[in-house]
Amino acid sequence: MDYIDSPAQSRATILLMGLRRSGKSSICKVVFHNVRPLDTLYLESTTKPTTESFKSLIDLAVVELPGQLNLFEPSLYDSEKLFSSIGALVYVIDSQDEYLSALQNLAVIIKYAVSINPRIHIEVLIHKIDGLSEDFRLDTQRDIMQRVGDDLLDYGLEGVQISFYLTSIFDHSIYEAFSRIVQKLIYELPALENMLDLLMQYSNFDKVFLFDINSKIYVATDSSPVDIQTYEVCAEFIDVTIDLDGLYQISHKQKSNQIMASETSGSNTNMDLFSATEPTKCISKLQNGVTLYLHQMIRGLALVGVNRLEDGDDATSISVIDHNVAIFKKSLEKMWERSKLS
Ligand SMILES: Nc1nc2c(ncn2[C@@H]2O[C@H](COP(=O)(O)OP(=O)(O)OP(=O)(O)O)[C@@H](O)[C@H]2O)c(=O)[nH]1
Repeated sequence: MDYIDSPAQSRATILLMGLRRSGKSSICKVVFHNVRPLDTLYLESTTKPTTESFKSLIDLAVVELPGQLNLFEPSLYDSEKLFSSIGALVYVIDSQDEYLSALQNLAVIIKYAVSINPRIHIEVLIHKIDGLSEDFRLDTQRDIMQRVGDDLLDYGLEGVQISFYLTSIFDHSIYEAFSRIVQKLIYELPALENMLDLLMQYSNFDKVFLFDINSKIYVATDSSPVDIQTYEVCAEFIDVTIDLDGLYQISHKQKSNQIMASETSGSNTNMDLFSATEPTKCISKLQNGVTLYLHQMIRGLALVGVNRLEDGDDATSISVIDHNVAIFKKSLEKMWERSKLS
């Protein structure tokens, strides 16, 4: 297999912007720090630009600019330098509030951003949709897309690509949105998708995700469409695995003297201790015949697959899957070895 040489693509920055109280800090806390959504209710307003770094498949920096900031406040940060270095601009709009001023602010920012960095990805979160009815969500999205389009036309910026997402911290929509945004910053994504397609084909998976264990963002998946229920089941399976064997401490605090692998079947749970060199693995067969398969990968990632094994054939199928997953992991290691920054 040929691996792609990626030019310094092991690092990317996401800039999070939006008016005051639109939900920027809450999004960061919930997605990247596992804070429960209700615990964000009384967050203090952010007053200074903040930057946080996360290690995943790519090294990610999330910069949050407080909503109260005058956009181009020269004393606080060098906006030209910042905008020229970011991969994606994520703009958060509070859909439960009057949003016309947010849209004006967004148009000004887009105009500036594309003038500095024409390759920037512009991502708009129509946020807090938990407070809107199904119908009203779609009406709001349509209205916002229309208005943003009109504003950009006024600025002579009709060719600018913008992606819109309906999000809430109270369900999986925020993870889905961030997954798609982060994937746009992964240069190797097409190669990864191909590898996952092959894995799926040879292992009879119905769906496979490459998850960032800490955030539950999926950094890649096979090319079949994502259905949110399957995503939810797989993300929850990571939590179950963490509860079962302390995977979290081991992979993120890097105290890995001992790694456990667990296999669950129906209501029976077997836990086996593996040596430190063994990756964590967890298999669970659900009552409805679906098997969930998790295997720890490199860089805080886990491969999670869903499959329907034929009865009586479990042992053979699992060993085939194990074999194919081991090959996938080796390819991933090689790919990332090649794309490391020098
Ligand atoms: N209903 C609902 N409330 C949310 C959601 N996301 C955030 N909030 C609430 O919105 C309020 C403001 O959130 P923050 O995260 O502090 O907003 P911010 O954009 O960081 O605000 P500044 O720091 O002032 O710029 C908090 O009370 C959150 O609990 C959501 O998806 N739905």
